[in-house]
Amino acid sequence: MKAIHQLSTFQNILKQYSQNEPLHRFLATYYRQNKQMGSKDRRTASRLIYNYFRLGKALVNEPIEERLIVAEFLCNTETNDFIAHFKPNWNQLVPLPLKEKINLVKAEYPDFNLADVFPFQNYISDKVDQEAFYQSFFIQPDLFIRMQRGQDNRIINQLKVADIKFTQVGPQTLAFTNSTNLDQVLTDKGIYEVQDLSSQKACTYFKPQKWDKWWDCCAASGGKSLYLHDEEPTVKLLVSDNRASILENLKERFSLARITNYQRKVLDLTLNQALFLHDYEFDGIILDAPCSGSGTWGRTPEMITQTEEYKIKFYTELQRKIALNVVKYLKVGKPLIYITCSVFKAENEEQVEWLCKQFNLVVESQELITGYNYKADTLFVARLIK
Ligand SMILES: C[S@@+](CC[C@H](N)C(=O)[O-])C[C@H]1O[C@@H](n2cnc3c(N)ncnc32)[C@H](O)[C@@H]1O
Repeated sequence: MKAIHQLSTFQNILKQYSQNEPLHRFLATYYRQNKQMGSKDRRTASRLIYNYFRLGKALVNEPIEERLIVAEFLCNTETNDFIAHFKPNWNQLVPLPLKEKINLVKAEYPDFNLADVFPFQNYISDKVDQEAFYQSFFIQPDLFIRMQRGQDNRIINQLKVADIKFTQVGPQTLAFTNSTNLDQVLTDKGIYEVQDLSSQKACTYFKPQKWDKWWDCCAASGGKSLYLHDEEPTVKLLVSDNRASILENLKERFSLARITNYQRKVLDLTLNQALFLHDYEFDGIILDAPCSGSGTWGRTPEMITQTEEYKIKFYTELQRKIALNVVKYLKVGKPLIYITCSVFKAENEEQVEWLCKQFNLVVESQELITGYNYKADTLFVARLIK
C-alpha cells in the first residue's frame, strides 16, 4: 500500500512540475502546499523524482513507471519498500555494484543504452571518461565544505561532538553525504563555506600575490572570491555581477566572513563598462563564466532533459561577449582565470583557443577537473597569461 501511495505522489509531482524552474524550488513550494506530508514522505518523494530525472533520456520509450523502477534500482545502494513492492526480484540485488546492475537492466531492457543518460555526447570534452561520467549520474554527489584557514580544528571538534560523519579530503576540505544538515551543528556561519571540491581545486589556480588587485567579474554570491580572500587577505578585490540580488547574498556572506574591505558593483559585462572601469587595472581576473552548467547536473539532474542544444551556442557567445569587456583591464604578464562548470569543449578547450587568439594570451595551465570520480562536480579551469 505504502509503495502505491509513493508512486501516486511521484506521478502527481511529475504532472505538476512544469520544468521551467529548478526542481528543488518547485518541491519546496509543493511541500508547503501539501502540509499533510510528513518528513519521511517528503524525503521519499524527493528521492523518487530526483532518481527519475537521473535516468536522463535512457529508456525514453518505456512507460514512466517502469523508468522510475529502473532509476530506483540503479540509484539506490540499499533495498527499499518501493523496489520490494514493484520489482521484488530486483530488491535483493540493489546492493550490487553499479556495473552489474546496469547489465541486469540491459538483460531485461535491451534498449537500455548508458550513453542515453546524457544526450550530448558529441559536445563532450575529449578529457571526459564518458562511461564513468554517465555512471556518475546514478550516484548522488557529496556535500563539501571549505573551512577557513585556522578554523579547521574548531570545526572538526564541533562535528565530532555532534557525531556527524565526515571525511577530510584536503587540509581545508570536508566531505559529507548530501543529506547532512550542518546548520544546527556549525552555528558560526562565517568560518566555513559550502563549496564543491572541484570548485575548491579550481581556486588553487589563482595564486595571488600580496596587495594584488583582483576582479571577480561574474562573482554571483562570491564563492571564488571568498576562497581568494582566505588565501591572500591583502588582495584588493572588486566583485561584480549583472544581478543585484545575488550581490546582496555576496554582501551577507562577506559580512559573515568579516570581509569589509572590497568593492562591489552591478555590471552587465555584455556592455562596455568603460565609464566605471576606465582607470582600473588588475593583477588577476576571475572569469567564472555563465555556462551550461553541464558539469553540475549530477546535482540538478532535471537539467539533462530540460537543456536544449542551442543553449550551448548561446553560452559560448555570451562568454565571448563578456571576455571582450573584461580582458582589456588585465595588466600585461598577469593571469585571467577562466572557469566553467561545463563538460562541453565549446565552452572549455575551444573557448581557451579563442581567448588566446583574440587577446594574445598564453596558456600557463588548464585542466578539466573530473569530479565524477569523487562524487563532486566537473569544472574546467585555465590560467591564461596576458
Ligand atoms: C557561474 S556563475 C558564477 C559563480 C560564482 N563565481 C561562484 O563561485 O559562486 C556566473 C555568474 O555570471 C553572471 N552573469 C551572467 N551574465 C552576466 C553578464 N552579462 N554580466 C555579468 N555577469 C553575468 C550570472 O549572474 C552568474 O552569477
